[in-house]
Amino acid sequence: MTVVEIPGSKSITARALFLAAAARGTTTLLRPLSSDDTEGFAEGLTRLGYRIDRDPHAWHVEGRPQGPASDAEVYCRDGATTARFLPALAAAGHGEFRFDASAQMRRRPLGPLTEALRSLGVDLRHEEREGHHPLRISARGVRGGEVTLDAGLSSQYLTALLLLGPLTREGLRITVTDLVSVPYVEITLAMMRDFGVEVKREGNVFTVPPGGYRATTYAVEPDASTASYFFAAAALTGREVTVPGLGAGALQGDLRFVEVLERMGARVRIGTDQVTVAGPGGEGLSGLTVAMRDISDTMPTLAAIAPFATGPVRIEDVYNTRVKECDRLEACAQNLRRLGVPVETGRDWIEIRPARPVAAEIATFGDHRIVMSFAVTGVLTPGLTFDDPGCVRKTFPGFHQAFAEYLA
Ligand SMILES: O=C(O)C1=C[C@@H](OP(=O)(O)O)[C@@H](O)[C@H](O)C1
Ligand SMILES: C=C(OP(=O)(O)O)C(=O)O
Repeated sequence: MTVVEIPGSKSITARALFLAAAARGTTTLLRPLSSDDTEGFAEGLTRLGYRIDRDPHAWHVEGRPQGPASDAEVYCRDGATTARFLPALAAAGHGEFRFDASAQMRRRPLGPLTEALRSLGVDLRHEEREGHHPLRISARGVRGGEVTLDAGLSSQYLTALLLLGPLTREGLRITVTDLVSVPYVEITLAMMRDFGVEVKREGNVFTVPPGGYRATTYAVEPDASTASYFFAAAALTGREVTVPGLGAGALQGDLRFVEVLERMGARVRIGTDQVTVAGPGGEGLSGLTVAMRDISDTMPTLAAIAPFATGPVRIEDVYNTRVKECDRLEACAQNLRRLGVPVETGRDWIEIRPARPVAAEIATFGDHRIVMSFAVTGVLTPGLTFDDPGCVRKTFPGFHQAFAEYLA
């Protein structure tokens, strides 16, 4: 049995940084993730005037409940949490704020969030393409009130508005017309509670009270999406792996990926504070049809082990994976074909047929998850290489070393 320590959750670190910055008092974050996305988030906060002190195991964030108060330029890198949450924080402050992002992030949609902010009276202008970075905000606080949001492309729009809610003068009443990635909203609500704010949810209406957040000490869970590569490799090779720090009470929906592996034939034990997956090995994995709307960051993980299953693997309801770091449905299909695996795709699905992959170079499209997923395929495909293995820096800079040590 191998025990693997997984670095902190990107999503929880980003939310914790936002909440800590917006809170009254100084917050201590234990075991935050240090990766390009979260470093970019912390850098963004620093540019907005917040103070973050670090020691080896914790980050200490001084809250400023009144919001950012002097003009700033923020570069969001590739991080959609940074690119979508920080403009909401800036809107609550006072000053002229400019946000820009990498070419990859500039392509990703932002329109439903910026439309919602405008409808709340925020003076916001897209500099180049409507609904995309770069953007400018002339902020003078947000009064609050009613807002309608379509979060069918990304739940991050809703998380941004929920996080903003307590910083408005009257609170927010958000009516959501469509929503993907629901478990990420549940993470947001649970963490807002930890920082002293209770959101009322009635069906598709979220009511957020005004009044601000309270600083706390917050321990970040290991990243469940990152853990999926280690679980999938166990399922594929017949090993047993235990990940501590993720158990029955974990916040992250992506931990449910182990249920997909269980349906394929892996043995799964979810303890109070750890998860163990033991694989049947390649020959013992069965095919399945699975809807992954709630846990779509693990779609590439499943696609990458799918060829080894004894029957077809069909993944449905994952349209929004087309607007992530790359078009992940096409990237998975293209790379599986390079490996000689028969694949079909539709608007929101992919179907992969059993085949023994042959070595090829994987086109990464600058997407960390394409690298980490196909690294799992590589365990049983000698000679598989990547055109840009380093793009794992977005969420797990030490991935290649950690994965090699795990397999050794
Ligand atoms: O809120 C978050 O932290 C995230 C929400 C999800 O995005 P979508 O809601 O765009 O699917 C997920 O894919 C992303 O990695 C992180
Ligand atoms: C989609 C992802 O990231 P984000 O949307 O936060 O950039 C991801 O990490 O898979």
